[in-house]
Amino acid sequence: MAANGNEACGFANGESSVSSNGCSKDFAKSQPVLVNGSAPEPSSHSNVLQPERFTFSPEPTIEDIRRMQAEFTDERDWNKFHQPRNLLLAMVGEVGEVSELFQWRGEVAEGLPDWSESEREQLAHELSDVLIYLVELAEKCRVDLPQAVIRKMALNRLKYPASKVHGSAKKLRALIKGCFSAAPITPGSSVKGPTANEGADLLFRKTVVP
Ligand SMILES: Nc1ccn([C@H]2C[C@H](O)[C@@H](COP(=O)(O)OP(=O)(O)OP(=O)(O)O)O2)c(=O)n1
Repeated sequence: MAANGNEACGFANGESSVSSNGCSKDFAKSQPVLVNGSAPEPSSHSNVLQPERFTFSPEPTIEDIRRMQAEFTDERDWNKFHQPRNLLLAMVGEVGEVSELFQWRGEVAEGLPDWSESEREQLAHELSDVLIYLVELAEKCRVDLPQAVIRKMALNRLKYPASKVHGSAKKLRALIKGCFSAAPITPGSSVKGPTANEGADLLFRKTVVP
């Protein structure tokens, strides 16, 4: 694995650039930004309408959330209940509550245009519950979540180079698979090359697994 995020992000060959928060700088720059519901700045570069991009408030940080939840549990003497497995189950339960809000509605458009204010607030509550338990689970498992996210995003960029997968939702294995067949290595030889699955596995291990 690359020693730092820059190497893993492909800085050396200019494949992509990653800002300190793990987001592609070029991508971020090219998007009109909708800051917490405010109107996006009109683009002066083009007449083409770009989709609005929603952004979060900068605070609280993940560390702020960890600290606030730690205070909440300390004040109630609930740490004795908040072992990793219990937190995992609590988080999955909250994911179920998020799912209930989407259940039986069919496909839901980005921005939830058909949802009432109270439904949106309910969703905000349930997503927050998931995040709160996730952050506490990471804390109790000693995973430094913000840094882990940076590392994982760097690996994702390596695994799925934009130039190779642009516009395709296929998994890496499916993309690689087409390159192999168990045909003889030389015509007439009985020695066969890797099958599609073996080839995909070889390349996957070579390129992605540290
Ligand atoms: N033992 C507990 C219980 C609650 N919480 C906190 C974290 C969650 O953000 C929220 C979860 O509260 P509930 O279990 O009451 O779940 P809901 O708020 O979703 O309510 P309900 O399940 O009744 O819809 O409270 C916690 O840290 N530890």
